[in-house]
Amino acid sequence: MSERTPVVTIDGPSGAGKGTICFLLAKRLGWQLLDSGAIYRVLALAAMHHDVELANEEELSLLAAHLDVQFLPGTDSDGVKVILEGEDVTTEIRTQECSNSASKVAAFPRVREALLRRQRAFKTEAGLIADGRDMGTVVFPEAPVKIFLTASAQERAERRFNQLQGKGFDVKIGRLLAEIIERDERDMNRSVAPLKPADDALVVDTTGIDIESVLNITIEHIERNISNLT
Ligand SMILES: Nc1ncnc2c1ncn2[C@@H]1O[C@H](COP(=O)(O)OP(=O)(O)O)[C@@H](O)[C@H]1O
Ligand SMILES: Nc1ccn([C@@H]2O[C@H](COP(=O)(O)OP(=O)(O)O)[C@@H](O)[C@H]2O)c(=O)n1
Repeated sequence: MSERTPVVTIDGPSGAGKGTICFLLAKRLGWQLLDSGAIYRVLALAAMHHDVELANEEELSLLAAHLDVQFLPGTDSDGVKVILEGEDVTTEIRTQECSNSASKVAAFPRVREALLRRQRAFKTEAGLIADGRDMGTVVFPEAPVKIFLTASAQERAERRFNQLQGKGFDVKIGRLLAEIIERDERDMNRSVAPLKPADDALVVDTTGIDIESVLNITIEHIERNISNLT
């Protein structure tokens, strides 16, 4: 795979709009989509299924290296279809328990190391939109375009509340806000691959900006930096 294979990384905290924008960009450009968060979520779920302690880095890194998981293209911006050991866990990985557990297992260096190759294997000649926390800083540092989406914690909690309530989950805005802040802290302060914009990333604060406008901002930035887009 050539180093110049087009990769656009979109990093940022929970609820910033990464999954939505990445889905729309991948669809518009006909590129591959990597939802790296889904990988950490499905690892956390697999750990729970196999009674692996979320604090056991050794066992988690072994599980990560041999995870029997398939990611199939999603049909809407609700994200990829995830098959773990033959079972469709697409909805289960989006629970708050999975969100928090994913953030815990993601803090271990050897877990992250075990998942690097799997993430980089998503690169295709056509192009890759990579959604995560460290896509532009660690996984694809060579990417020609890096974007960091953020928004106020309050707005991200409101978005997540509407999203999960719409899926039938029984959620409370206060608890969601507290969990988002806790996860932000853990993701930003861990020793390995902390959540932060790459030095060469375009940072977009999406607070009060609708999806269409954010999409236009990202597309204009990509078009300015990658020629001959399909
Ligand atoms: N700019 C925006 N304005 C309002 N709602 C948004 C915006 N971007 C995303 N959303 C909505 O917020 C929720 C969370 O977005 P999502 O893309 O899942 O965020 P992330 O992947 O960063 O956690 C979704 O329901 C989505 O439709
Ligand atoms: N590249 C990534 C993606 C996710 N993660 C971890 O996995 C958790 C879930 O990621 P996600 O992107 O699915 O979460 P949301 O942003 O959708 O809430 C995050 O809170 C991070 O702790 C990570 O460490 N590195």
